[in-house]
Amino acid sequence: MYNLLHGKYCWNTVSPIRSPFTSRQKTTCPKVDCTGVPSAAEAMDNKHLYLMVFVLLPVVVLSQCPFAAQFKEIDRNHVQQSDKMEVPLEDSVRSCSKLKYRSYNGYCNNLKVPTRGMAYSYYARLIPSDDSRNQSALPLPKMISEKLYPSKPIIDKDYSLASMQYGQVVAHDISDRIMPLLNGNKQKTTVTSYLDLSVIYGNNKEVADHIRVFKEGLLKTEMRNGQEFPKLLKKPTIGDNCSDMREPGESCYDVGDTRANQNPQLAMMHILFIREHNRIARKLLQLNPNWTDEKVYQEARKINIAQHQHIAFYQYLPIVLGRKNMLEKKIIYDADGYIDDYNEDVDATALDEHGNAAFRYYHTQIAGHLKLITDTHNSTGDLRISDYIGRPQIIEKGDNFYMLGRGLAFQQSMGVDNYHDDEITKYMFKEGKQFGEDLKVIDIKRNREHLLAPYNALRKLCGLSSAEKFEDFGDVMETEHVQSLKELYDHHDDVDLTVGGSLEKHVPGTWAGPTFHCILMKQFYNTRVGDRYWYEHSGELGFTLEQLNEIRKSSLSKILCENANITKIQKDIFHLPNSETNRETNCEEIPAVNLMLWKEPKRENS
Ligand code: HEM
Ligand SMILES: [Ca+2]
Repeated sequence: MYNLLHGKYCWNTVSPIRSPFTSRQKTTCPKVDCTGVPSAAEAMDNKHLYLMVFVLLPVVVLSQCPFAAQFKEIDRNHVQQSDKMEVPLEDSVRSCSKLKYRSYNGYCNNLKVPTRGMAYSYYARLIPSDDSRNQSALPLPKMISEKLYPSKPIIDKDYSLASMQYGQVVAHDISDRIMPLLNGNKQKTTVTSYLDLSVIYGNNKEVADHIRVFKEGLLKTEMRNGQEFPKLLKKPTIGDNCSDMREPGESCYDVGDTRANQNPQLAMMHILFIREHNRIARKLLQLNPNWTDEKVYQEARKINIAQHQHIAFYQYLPIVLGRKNMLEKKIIYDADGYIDDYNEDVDATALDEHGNAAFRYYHTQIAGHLKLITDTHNSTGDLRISDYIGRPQIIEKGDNFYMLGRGLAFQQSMGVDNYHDDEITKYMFKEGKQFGEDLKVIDIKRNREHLLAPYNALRKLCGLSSAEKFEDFGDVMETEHVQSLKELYDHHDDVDLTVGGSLEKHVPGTWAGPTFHCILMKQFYNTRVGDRYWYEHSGELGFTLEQLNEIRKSSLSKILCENANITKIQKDIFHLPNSETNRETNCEEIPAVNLMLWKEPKRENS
């Protein structure tokens, strides 16, 4: 039955435009090196847009690429970042095709509609918003949470806490709803939808510049307690995701996305990628002493993003979506060549149904207590997560960074089911009080504020039957869940997407029921195929084949080895080290990306 369902998915009908294994792409425009030229994209990033479009651009004649006809198709509705962006895009866009590196805010990634996937654009939707539902007739979110998401810490036998924590990084890379809410049916997301480590490098030029040293290609860090950490905020606020319950001297991190401060292990992930950037940058400069700061920075950024894309698509997502399904739908390929199926008609913009329903499902994996694990696999204690929401600096204390890193690899995550740890359903954001908020309640509220179409509509879109009564949900749900829904809601069409989707039995070999699976598959297909800078592409924006095949050796385990003082770990950090093929091993045994391949021949260096 599930296979049958798969066949009926709401699949994008646009087929890949290029064979996945073609060699280097031909370029249609004359070769122009735009490094160092202030780009239109950067102009869109900062406050100097007018200056750029009306003064600088006419002066900096970039090329004569014949794009004019396409520019007419630009969807001006996308251009909503601010009133200032209502400018003739045709001029600024002409330079997009010359951008060697991604812009920070995602502008220019798509040449046909350059605002696609850009920070501060509207979420895309699979089904238009639905304001016909009488919200006041819907059951209270707290009632739903108590009935359907009971506190029961069921531990997963196979997956590590890293499989949850890295998921949060991927989630934050793709979307972040804007506050305050706009009118219900049009919601914006503040981050680039592309998987471009915007969490690390920032979502606009102002932030990106703020966190850079502008020397040797480095991100700003300083040594504390003998280790490299990001700078601290001088005056942290709740707006920086920083709790008010700090102790004197305690602060939060001044980094590309302030959500880093939300919980200790998320902050750790950020720091791992920041250290990784600096590690790569130092190596690149050593190999190419003539490279400018900008060149080192952008090349290190490009490699860091490529590693992240590789880990996300080839190591993390196959667990969530099933490797076979991903191969079947061409979300990944079994390839050692280039993958060149970029399609400018595929819109990578975050789907509202993804960000505000389907991908939040993995809140179920959150562990309430973070174990501090020693070399001998003993736990010397743990951190209660609700005590450290918005207080990430605890990771700097003593050996915590190291032991929490071991925790990512060796602590079990919670199961992907409808049970949740009460640390997040009773104590989240408790801020010194006895009780706090319920993340599941927040999730349900967001689903409703964003006027997401009901569960039944998404079921239909995803190839399930459109239910005519509650009992019809029984095709993918346990009877007891159908019964609970019937007791909570007046009508089967009232069931919220975030609720219905979370109760479906998983598609075999995946972490999602058919409806969430379909939404996530769609999102991640768009994320990859709609990204002109995807790391597996050939051509000027990509890597040499040899470099690409080095990138393909990357793993989150190795990133921990390189940047967290870890010396022993399993190869696949998302799985616990309890199988013959994934035993804990010395870091030297884990493949490394050989950066020697980025050494430029002397001739070009001078
Ligand atoms: C310790 C772990 C985590 C905590 C404490 C946490 C907490 C939160 C909070 C407080 C929000 C904002 C709620 C709101 O006001 O709307 C949020 C949003 C979200 N979370 Fe989590 N989360 C965690 C892990 C995860 C994981 C593992 C995933 C997915 C794999 C995830 C996916 C999302 C998504 C997609 C959003 C909404 C993004 C958007 O605004 O578009 N989170 N989370
Ligand atoms: Ca992003």
